Amino acid sequence: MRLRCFEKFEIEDCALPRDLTGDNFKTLGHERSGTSPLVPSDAQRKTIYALSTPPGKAGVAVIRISGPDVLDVWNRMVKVTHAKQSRNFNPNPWRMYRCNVLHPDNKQVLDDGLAVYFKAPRSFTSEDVMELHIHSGQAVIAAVLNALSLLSQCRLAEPGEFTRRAFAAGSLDLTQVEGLKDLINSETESQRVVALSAMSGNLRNWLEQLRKDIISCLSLVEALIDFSEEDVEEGVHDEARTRARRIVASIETQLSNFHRGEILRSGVKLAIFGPPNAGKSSLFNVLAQREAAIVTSIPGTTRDVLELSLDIGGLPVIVADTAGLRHTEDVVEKIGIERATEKITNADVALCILPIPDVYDGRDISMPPELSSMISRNDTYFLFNKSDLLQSSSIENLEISVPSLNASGVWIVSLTTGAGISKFLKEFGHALQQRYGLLKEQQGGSEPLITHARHRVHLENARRFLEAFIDEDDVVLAAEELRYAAQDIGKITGRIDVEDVLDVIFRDFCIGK
Ligand SMILES: Nc1nc2c(ncn2[C@@H]2O[C@H](COP(=O)(O)OP(=O)(O)OP(=O)(O)O)[C@@H](O)[C@H]2O)c(=O)[nH]1
Ligand SMILES: [K+]
Ligand SMILES: [Mg+2]
Repeated sequence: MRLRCFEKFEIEDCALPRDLTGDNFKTLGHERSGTSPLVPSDAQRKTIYALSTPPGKAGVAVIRISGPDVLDVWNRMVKVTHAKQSRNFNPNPWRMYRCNVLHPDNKQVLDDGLAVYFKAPRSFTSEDVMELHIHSGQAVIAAVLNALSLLSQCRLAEPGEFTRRAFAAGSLDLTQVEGLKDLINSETESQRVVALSAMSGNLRNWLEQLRKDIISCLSLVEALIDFSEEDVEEGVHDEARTRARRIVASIETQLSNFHRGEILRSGVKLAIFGPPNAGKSSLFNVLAQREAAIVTSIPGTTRDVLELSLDIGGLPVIVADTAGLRHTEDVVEKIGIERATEKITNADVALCILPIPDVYDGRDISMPPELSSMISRNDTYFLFNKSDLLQSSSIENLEISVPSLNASGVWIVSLTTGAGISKFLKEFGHALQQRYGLLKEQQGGSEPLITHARHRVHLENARRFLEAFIDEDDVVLAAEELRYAAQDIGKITGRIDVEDVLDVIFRDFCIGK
């Protein structure tokens, strides 16, 4: 099992605007296309530019420019090497040119680089796009960005504005935008697979098919409303109900995968807990592969929650070291214990560390009473630590007593001598993989997988409306339920167009005789 510890980093320039991130997505459930708050007015549709690579010393930096005036920018700032000098050079799209990047006014050479032109609509934003590949040095980047700022038709892009334009043009839906954001933020292999799957449109395709199915159901019911009963074949309402049940089943399968998808995206939350001096911080340091937490022989050393991100065989795991649980009058320690309790309660997985000399008398295991409420969770793993302080015959006895704990997993180790540690790391990593890793069918990245809370919320709403539809005998009210269901699906992708209901009416059945 590969175990890697990494520090978090962020590329600022790739961050999406606030209203396109996380929970704020909820507010984007606009009802109709065309009224989207994300579609900028013509006045805003300026040509935008930004540095698309992280600022810093490197071989290459990429400056991306998008909008109606891209060719203009090209002609003022790009001088293709070996091309005949002409007033207006028309670059072949999707071809790299070696060039000098020029100051637009005084034509001073700013850098020797490459330029490529992507012709609308076959570009990331669906607009005309060009990229300048220049040397990644502070002064070079500053000079080129400054030159661009001198062009009246250009302005610096807002964070995420290129993606926003791609969304507005319909080339990405919201699930793909989220996928792209998650891909940029992904730190482990499984995060990459899940994000790439969303970005490629797997979820979008599944949702669009789901919406089509609901609408075809609706078209059956609309026929019952629009035409008198004699004109419509018998059993149409039942047929619509049967279809609705199939759709509900499909939604349910996805919902049952939500927890896994969510965790794969955001990381398994693992809390290390136990009595004071159990060796919690010692274990934390073993996982971090550095002295991340203070370890002393004084019980109550750790107060604040410490966290670190781990990569366990591709699975992102966020490990928390917590204060030892015990009764105390110390004000600071009390706060630490409150924080610890909250962390443990909200964790996906709890790992309880027990110091063998304190909890095992050679015959029986006795749990400290402060731990009992935490241990009652069914996803607690146990690590008996300090095996070096026991005689080997007692360890054998302990091994025999351990199954009575009825835990998800139990290991006996010594963090001081290292005995049992590699076995523990291997088996514990494996257990987490089994529980939270990508399922076999998801490993290829072609399965749709819902990964954000807002996906779940709208799918649950849609399921509720579909169930109400199945139970409703009044066709007019029943049709309403289907419309609401379709709308909730549309809110996930960010594309809603209720009008397309009309087009499919009658397509699936014959009317009258
Ligand atoms: N003999 C022995 N001592 C250990 C072992 N693991 C940790 N210790 C010692 O136990 C003491 C407490 O270790 P910590 O890692 O600080 O324990 P903790 O659970 O984080 O303690 P608090 O933060 O105070 O709750 C230290 O002196 C460690 O060196 C072990 O396997 N064997
Ligand atoms: K300690
Ligand atoms: Mg500690």
